[in-house]
Amino acid sequence: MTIARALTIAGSDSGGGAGIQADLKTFQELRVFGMSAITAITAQNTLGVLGIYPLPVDAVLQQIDAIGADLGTDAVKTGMLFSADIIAGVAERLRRYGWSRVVVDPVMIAKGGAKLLQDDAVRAMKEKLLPQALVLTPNMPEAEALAGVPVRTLEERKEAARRLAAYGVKHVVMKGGHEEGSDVVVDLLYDGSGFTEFASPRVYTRHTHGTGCTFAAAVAAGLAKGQGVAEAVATAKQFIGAAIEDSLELGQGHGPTNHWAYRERLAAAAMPKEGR
Ligand SMILES: Nc1ncnc2c1ncn2[C@@H]1O[C@H](COP(=O)(O)OP(=O)(O)O)[C@@H](O)[C@H]1O
Ligand SMILES: Cc1ncc(COP(=O)(O)OP(=O)(O)O)c(N)n1
Repeated sequence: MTIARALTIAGSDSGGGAGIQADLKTFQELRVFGMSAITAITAQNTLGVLGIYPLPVDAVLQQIDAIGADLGTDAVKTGMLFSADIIAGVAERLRRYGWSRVVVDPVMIAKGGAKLLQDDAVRAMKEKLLPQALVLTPNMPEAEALAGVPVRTLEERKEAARRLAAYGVKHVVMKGGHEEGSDVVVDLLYDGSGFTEFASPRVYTRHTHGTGCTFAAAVAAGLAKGQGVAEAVATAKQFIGAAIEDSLELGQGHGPTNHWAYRERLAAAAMPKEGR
């Protein structure tokens, strides 16, 4: 039996909704063997980020080398990378191991406003990491910061996607969670020549902590299983939609999403009607 494997290179969220924890839960739910290289420890809950403790670059790279030298991986997802030095090291390791199914979630700022990427690291991300991304998954503020243009209207989102592709990114998913005034959330996939829209009803909830991490991890899981990018994005959109809709209502602030909701829905749909 072939076992699909995925590696997440990201920060730890003690609250379990975002970061490494969200990624590993998502991999597991999608039947992908998950591995991790932790870049930073955050003390975090649904109310915000209380502390950030980056790991030394050598510690990050040694975790990656441990996997590269033994288990190998079918896909990589990057999340909170925190510094220019960590980005440079990660980019070098992606090249060294020839890992090409790479999803870059350009994590910059947590919902509560905490900076998860240092200001001087944005340039390193653009110049060193983006050229190696098979899929880049910016939210609207991240797309603005990376592309250097306003990203509000549909046409602005398309223009930003074209600019990001110019850095060497093969596919850009412009996520639409931050769009205001619409009952539909549209994620736009750009493949270097055209756009595909993935739309779903907007869920009106405050429990959206970790949506970006979970979505990108689900894309990486699909790629690890050999899916094409469009198929992996379509499944990821279903996965995050279920996770937001079937909310767990945990914590006093922005609660985590429900990582088992997608699997439970599939199981319910497969069950004979009288058994439900
Ligand atoms: N309120 C919502 N209802 C339904 N889907 C959402 C909602 N908010 C975000 N999503 C989905 O979750 C994913 C993450 O979106 P977004 O909020 O833009 O990114 P981030 O979490 O990185 O800020 C996307 O696939 C988006 O379509
Ligand atoms: C450790 C860590 N990594 C990433 C994030 C950001 O997660 P995201 O999915 O963008 O969700 P919000 O933080 O915006 O709710 C994080 N908070 N912590």
